[in-house]
Amino acid sequence: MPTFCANLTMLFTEYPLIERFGAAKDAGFDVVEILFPYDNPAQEMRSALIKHDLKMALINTPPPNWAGGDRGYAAIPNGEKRFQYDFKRTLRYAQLLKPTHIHIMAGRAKGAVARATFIENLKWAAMQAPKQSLTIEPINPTDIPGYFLHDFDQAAEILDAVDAPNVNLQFDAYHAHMITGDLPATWSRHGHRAVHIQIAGAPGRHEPDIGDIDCAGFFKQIDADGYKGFVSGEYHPKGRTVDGLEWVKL
Ligand SMILES: O=C(O)[C@@H](O)C(=O)CO
Ligand SMILES: [Mg+2]
Repeated sequence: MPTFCANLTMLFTEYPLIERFGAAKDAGFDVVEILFPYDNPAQEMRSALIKHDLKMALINTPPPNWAGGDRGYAAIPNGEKRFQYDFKRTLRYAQLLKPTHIHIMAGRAKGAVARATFIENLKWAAMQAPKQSLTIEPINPTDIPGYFLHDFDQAAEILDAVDAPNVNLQFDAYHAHMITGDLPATWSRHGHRAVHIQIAGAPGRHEPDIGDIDCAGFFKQIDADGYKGFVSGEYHPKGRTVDGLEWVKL
């Protein structure tokens, strides 16, 4: 059975962010992740992790404001300075929160120059933080139209070009289903690159066991393939978060 993680950006939103740590622990999670922690002081979240004996699986590079605006800068031509500034800020948060992974968001862009920019920024980040696991995540075009990294084969090609041991794939099963319509086959093709998994039901992005994804089958598949990382619930609960946690028992 995988080690499950609660995404505190989407789960337990019944509570202010800082109270979600305790709510996740009470619901049985030992691991949490936060997409964009930058609205809260890092020290406050570190204290919450310690208080509730929780581990941080992942944080993202900015955008700092998830409510709107940019979706990252790593693939934005001429955005290198902004990317580097934000990445250093992420590393300052990481010093306190000690996330297993940092997800580097590409942003909205397309074309050869964006690809080259993304690769160069990823190489730079890999050298800045050689001991930190960094991830990239293909995101489906319905959720983020125009997002540069929108396909798993594209991600594989970019990871090969970056060729850094600490830059790997964040495999979001929800995006995989939305992009390819065939989660098991996408895992078979790309799962060996995955260091972190996220999951939601599709369509709808609600609980993983609501919709077309066979999450019990997926958990069996990743277990059989020897996946040892976390599986994070990253979805919009239909009702109260605690009422929709059957999927962690599958
Ligand atoms: O899947 C997602 O949406 C997230 O993992 C993310 O990092 C930003 O959108
Ligand atoms: Mg995701």
